[in-house]
Amino acid sequence: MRDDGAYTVRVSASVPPPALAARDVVHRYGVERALDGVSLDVAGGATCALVGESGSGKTTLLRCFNRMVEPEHGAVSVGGADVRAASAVALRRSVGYVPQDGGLLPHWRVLRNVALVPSLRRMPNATALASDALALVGLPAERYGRRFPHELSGGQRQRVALARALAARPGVILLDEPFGALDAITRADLQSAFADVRAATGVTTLLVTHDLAEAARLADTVAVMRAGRVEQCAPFAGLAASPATAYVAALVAKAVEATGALRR
Ligand SMILES: Nc1ncnc2c1ncn2[C@@H]1O[C@H](COP(=O)(O)OP(=O)(O)OP(=O)(O)O)[C@@H](O)[C@H]1O
Repeated sequence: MRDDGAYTVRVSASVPPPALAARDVVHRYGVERALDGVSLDVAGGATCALVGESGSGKTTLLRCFNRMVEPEHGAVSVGGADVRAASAVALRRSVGYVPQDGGLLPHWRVLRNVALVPSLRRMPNATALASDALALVGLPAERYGRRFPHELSGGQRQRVALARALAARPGVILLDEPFGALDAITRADLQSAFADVRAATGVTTLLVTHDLAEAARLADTVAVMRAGRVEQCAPFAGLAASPATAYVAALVAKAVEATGALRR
C-alpha cells in the first residue's frame, strides 16, 4: 500500500494476495440456525458472489468476515489470518464494507464520509485517499466532495458508499446488495463502475446479490446459498454445466430465462 496518494495496482508476486475462507461455520440467532455448517473460499483478487433466496444466510455469512457476526462454531479467516487474531475494531478498519443501506453518515459531507476509515486509521493523507477513491467511482471530489448524501441521487450515494469502502485501500471488500433498489440503467452503470474499480485495484470482493445474472456478469465464482449452507460454489459456467443440486439447476434456469427475455 502506498501512502503518497497514487493508487497502486495489485500486490507484488512475492506477497500472497489476501483471501477469504470460512470452514464449517455455524451461527444461530436464538434457536434459528442462520448458518448451518458453511464453508467457502475466495482466492486473492477474485470476486465471489453470494446468491440465494431471502433468509438463506448471505448477509450473516458476509458479516462473519468483519466480525459483525461472531459464529458459535467454525473458523473464518481474512488474508490467511483468523479473524479473531486481532481486535474486531482493527479488522473492520482493514476490511472495506458496504452495508445494504450504504451506511453513509447523513450530516457529514461526501469527502468526510469517504475519508472516515483513513482518518480513524490516522493515515497521513486521508483526504487525498478519499479524493482518489471518489475519482475511482467516477465522482470527482471537486464536484461532489462538499455535498451531503441527501444532495446525491441513489446511484451516486451507492458510489460514495463504494468509495468509502475503498478509501483506505483494503485488500478485501464486503458488499451487501450494493446495487439494490436502483433502476436498471443506474444499476448497469454501477456494475460497470465496480468492474473498473476491480480492474484498477485487484481487490478481493465478496458480494451479496439477489440477482444471479448480475453475479454471472461480475463474479469469478458464484456461491449458491440455501437454508444456511452453500450448495455449490463455482464459476457461473460451471453451475450451468453441472449443477450440484436441483435448486442450483432451477436458479440457473431462471437466470438464463430472464436474460433471454431481456435480450428478446
Ligand atoms: N439480527 C437477527 N436476529 C434474529 N434473526 C436474524 C437476524 N438477522 C438475520 N436473522 C435470520 O437469519 C436468517 C438469515 O438471515 P440473513 O439476513 O443472513 O439472510 P439473507 O440471505 O441475507 O436474506 P436477504 O436476502 O433477505 O437479505 C433469516 O431467517 C433471518 O430472519
